[in-house]
This record gives sequence, C-alpha cells and structure tokens, in this order.
Amino acid sequence: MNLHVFPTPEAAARAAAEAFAQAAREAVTARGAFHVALSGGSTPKLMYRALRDLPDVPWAQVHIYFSDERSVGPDSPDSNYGAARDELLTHVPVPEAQIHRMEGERRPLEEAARDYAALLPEQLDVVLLGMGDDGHTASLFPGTEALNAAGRVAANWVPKLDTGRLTFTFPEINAARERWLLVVGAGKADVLREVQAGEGEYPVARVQDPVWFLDGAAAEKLKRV
Ligand SMILES: O=C(O)[C@H](O)[C@@H](O)[C@H](O)[C@H](O)COP(=O)(O)O
Repeated sequence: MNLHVFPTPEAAARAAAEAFAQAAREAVTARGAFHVALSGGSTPKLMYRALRDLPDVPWAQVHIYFSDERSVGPDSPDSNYGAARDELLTHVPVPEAQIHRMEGERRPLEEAARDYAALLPEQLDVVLLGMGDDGHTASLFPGTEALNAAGRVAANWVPKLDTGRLTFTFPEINAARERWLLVVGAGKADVLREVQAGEGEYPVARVQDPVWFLDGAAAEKLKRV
C-alpha cells in the first residue's frame, strides 16, 4: 500500500490538498487541463478548507466532477456537490461551466447516470475517494449491484440506506490516471487493517493502486512496511 500517514486529520487533509495543487499544475503543464473527481462524505471538507487557501492552483483550467452523489438536489444538506460548493467552489475561481454536478434529484437515476457518463472526459486525472467503516467507497457499497456494473456511472440501490445513489463504477475509477483515498479516524482502522491483509470482501480493496492519505488513528492497526 502506498501509505502517507499524518498525525491529525487536518494534516492528512492538507497533504491531500497540496497533492491536488501539485497534480493540477502538472496536468495543466502537460495537457492544458486538470480533470478531477471529488468524493463525498465529511472528510473531504477538511481538504476543501485547506485547498481553497493554497496559492498557485490553476483554477481556470480545473474541471470538477464527482465520484458519487446522493439521490438529493444540490441544496440538500446531504448533497456531496453542496458540500464542495459551500466549502471550496464558492471560494475559488473555477469557471462555472467546468463544474459538473451529478443530478441526484433526477428520476429515474439511471438516466442521470447515463447523461453523466456522456459528459466525462476520456480519462480523469485524479479520482479522490473516501472509505466508509463498512469498506464502501464512492457509493459502491458491499453487496450492491453497482459493484459489478460495466459502464462508467451507475445508479445503485443501497438497501441498508433504503436509498438510491449515483456512483462511478470500478472500471471508471480504475481508468483514471490516479486514485487517492483520504481516510481518517479510528472508526476506519479495523477495515483498513483487513484491506492491507487482503482479508474480507471490501469494495475499497478493488480500487487499484491508490495513494492513501491517512491520519494516525485510521492507520493505527496497519503494518508499516
Ligand atoms: O457519498 C458518500 O458518503 C461518499 O462518497 C462515501 O463514499 C464517503 O467517502 C464515505 O462514506 C466516507 O465518509 P466520511 O468521510 O464521512 O467518513
């Protein structure tokens, strides 16, 4: 595992923010644009707060996507887009036309998934992901149908949450140039240990060659090689 362990959640998030800035500069120099998918949940907010204050980020050439979205609209407190808008996108000069929201409020979700796949670039530069304490990532939850979906974006019914989700599929996640997992907190330590040991059937284990940004609490039970 490509591990980067930091003393606090804020330090791990800042490291991910600095890596974002560096990757953006490199992508823009090499290809004229940086195409990045943000993840959901609460952890990315720490990164957004660090990232919005960093200098030398080529925001005019950054294209923002999302690796998953809840089945809600942009103004819902549950919206992954809404969190990114409030904590990052209203603080930095990314052109509005380069911010690509997943339409979680649309029905059927399958049509929203199809249309979102059509607007994706040929290859994303970075997919930023998190991990739940059940080992899910994006909205690829254990035991759900989208785990084996073949397209780029799927609508996924999540029985344990009794809700539908929009999510990148593993083919899409693994086709990106890089995959980063920002995971913090003691609640993730047991699953992380099992993932490192190759135990369990956790969806996150199917993310190929990720870079892990961890705090000490999440990494507590890992073998440091
Ligand atoms: O929509 C979501 O909830 C996320 O995409 C999800 O995969 C998240 O990354 C994990 O659940 C971790 O969430 P926390 O960062 O809140 O622990």
